[in-house]
Amino acid sequence: MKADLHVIELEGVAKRYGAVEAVRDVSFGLPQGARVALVGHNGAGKTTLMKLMLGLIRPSAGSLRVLGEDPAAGVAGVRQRLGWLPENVSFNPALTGREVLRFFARLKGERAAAADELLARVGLAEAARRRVGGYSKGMRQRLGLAQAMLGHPRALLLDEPTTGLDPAVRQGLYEMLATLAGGGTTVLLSSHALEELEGRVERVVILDHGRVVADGNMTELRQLAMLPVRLRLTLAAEAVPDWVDGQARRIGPRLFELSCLQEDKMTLLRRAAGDPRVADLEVLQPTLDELYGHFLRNRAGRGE
Ligand SMILES: Nc1ncnc2c1ncn2[C@@H]1O[C@H](COP(=O)(O)OP(=O)(O)OP(=O)(O)O)[C@@H](O)[C@H]1O
Repeated sequence: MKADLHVIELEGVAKRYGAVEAVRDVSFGLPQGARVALVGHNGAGKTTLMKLMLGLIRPSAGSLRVLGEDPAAGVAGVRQRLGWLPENVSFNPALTGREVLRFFARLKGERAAAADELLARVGLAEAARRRVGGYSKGMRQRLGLAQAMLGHPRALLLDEPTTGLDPAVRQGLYEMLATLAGGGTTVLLSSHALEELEGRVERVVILDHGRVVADGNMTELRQLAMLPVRLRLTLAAEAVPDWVDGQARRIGPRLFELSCLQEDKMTLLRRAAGDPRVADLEVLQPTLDELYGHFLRNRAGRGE
């Protein structure tokens, strides 16, 4: 495969289930080593897109290329180089973690030792000989991730991998994904937990009713949305400067919040920084949740 080709490429992809248009006219490409999040409401089409990429279902229109091939053509080499963590991962509860992973290793033509190495990598070495039925949700999820990582996949598709995980386990998972992406694996994950994605992925694709409504990094999404920036000021004393009074919302005894357009931000910052009555200031950029809300409202406003 040439270096300039995307690992995964979608062109005008649609998927219908009877009257339901699960995916509509979706086009994007995922390069090698990219960390991308697919974000959308329940039923937005995230799982359907992943199943299309895995070749588990065929598109009603458009085309997909995964590692240069049509995923639905069933080319064994392609399937082997993809890792998938389904939304609801479940394993035989009577087997130990080690038995489960060794079983999947055999299916992928991997050595048993590779399964054991992966168990250690996801922090399950000590629990390897315990039955999966006694695993916590976080442990099952980590076992699922180890299963997805078997065979050194070129691309990892993770359907809501962090649902139900505590913050420490979640952080560990994102760190692992960063390492994998650094090694050239393309990582696509779907999520509802928008806030936790900040700083964890370099690109976000927002889906709404099967359609891509925004696609870019956080800076690009912020520029596209043109949402105001908020400036939080702490005053040194009770006296409120004229340029704050009437313009700002009081949120504490000496704490005020001002909103401004992105392009006016620097002027306001200079003014605040140059005024000795301002003891502290903080810039609050629109969060991913606010951006998401904006893009969905925009679509609703256009009557789509
Ligand atoms: N096998 C199927 N038969 C009929 N409709 C389906 C099928 N699979 C998915 N759909 C429909 O397609 C749409 C997209 O579903 P999908 O599971 O891709 O959404 P999702 O974004 O993954 O949602 P969630 O966040 O709830 O997991 C939904 O309206 C769903 O009901």
